[in-house]
Amino acid sequence: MPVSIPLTRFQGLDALELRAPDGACATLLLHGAQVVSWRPAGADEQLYLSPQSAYATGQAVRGGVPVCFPQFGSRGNLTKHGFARTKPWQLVQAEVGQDDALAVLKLMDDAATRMVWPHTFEAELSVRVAGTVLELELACENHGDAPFEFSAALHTYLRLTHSMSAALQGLDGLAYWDAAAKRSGTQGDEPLGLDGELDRIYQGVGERHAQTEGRRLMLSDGARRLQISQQGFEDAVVWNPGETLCQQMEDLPDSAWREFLCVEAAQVLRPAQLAPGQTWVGLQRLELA
Ligand SMILES: O=P(O)(O)OC[C@H]1O[C@@H](O)[C@H](O)[C@@H](O)[C@@H]1O
Repeated sequence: MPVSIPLTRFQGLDALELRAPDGACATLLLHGAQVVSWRPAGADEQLYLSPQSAYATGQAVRGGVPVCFPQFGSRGNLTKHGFARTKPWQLVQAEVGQDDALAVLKLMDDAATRMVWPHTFEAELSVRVAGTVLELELACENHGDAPFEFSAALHTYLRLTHSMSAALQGLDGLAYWDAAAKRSGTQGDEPLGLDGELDRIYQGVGERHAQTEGRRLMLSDGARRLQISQQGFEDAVVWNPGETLCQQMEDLPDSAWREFLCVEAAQVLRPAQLAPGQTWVGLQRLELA
């Protein structure tokens, strides 16, 4: 019989502590449905969370896994990355099963969202933790009687301990849009390292991962290997502010850019289209090798 998980508090906000029977653990805020910590069974923290983050209604938490929805970045008229990350989500389910811990949160349209985005929707984030795996699934259903489109991302901040030698593999051959350099390009065979500001949207990652023999993304950081895969989301965004931008960001310490790399499962270049009654689903899976 699954055992229900009670609400707890994290930095003054409602939170869920998901602890699987094998010790794997994740902390999830109801604010923004934001995962702020993930510790696989027998391993250290895998996510970066800024010690200078705000924790307040209407503000974004810096780190963990922000949910960007229904807009990515500033590609539209909404507030940057959409409103989902600064709103309270509702608890649907949170329980410890035989070999995992699972929580489901939902966000529905309300008067405030309809003012800026006139659509009737239900978004759900499911978080599952077990062993060395963290799975995040974002779903969105159109509850209205007209079609709408949206973009979305799971904006995962991966903690780095050896940033100067850290490398992300598995993007080779993919076309990207470099939002920092404002140009397009194609990734060569070399792994992607951290060398100043990085802000790229890679195309075709979801399709590559959908193939049976598909190559996953692999983050190497010291001896640590983290495998990253996605379904439903077509793009992957790789972001790091670099030194200059980082120093301008109030909610990050000046040197924090050396401590994380964001690898985001995203639906950006081709926004998702939803007819009335239709549901879109996207998943990001992280596994410590
Ligand atoms: O500071 P924010 O709103 O959390 O956004 C952080 C970054 O998020 C990334 O996903 C974007 O590609 C960047 O352009 C952006 O700067």
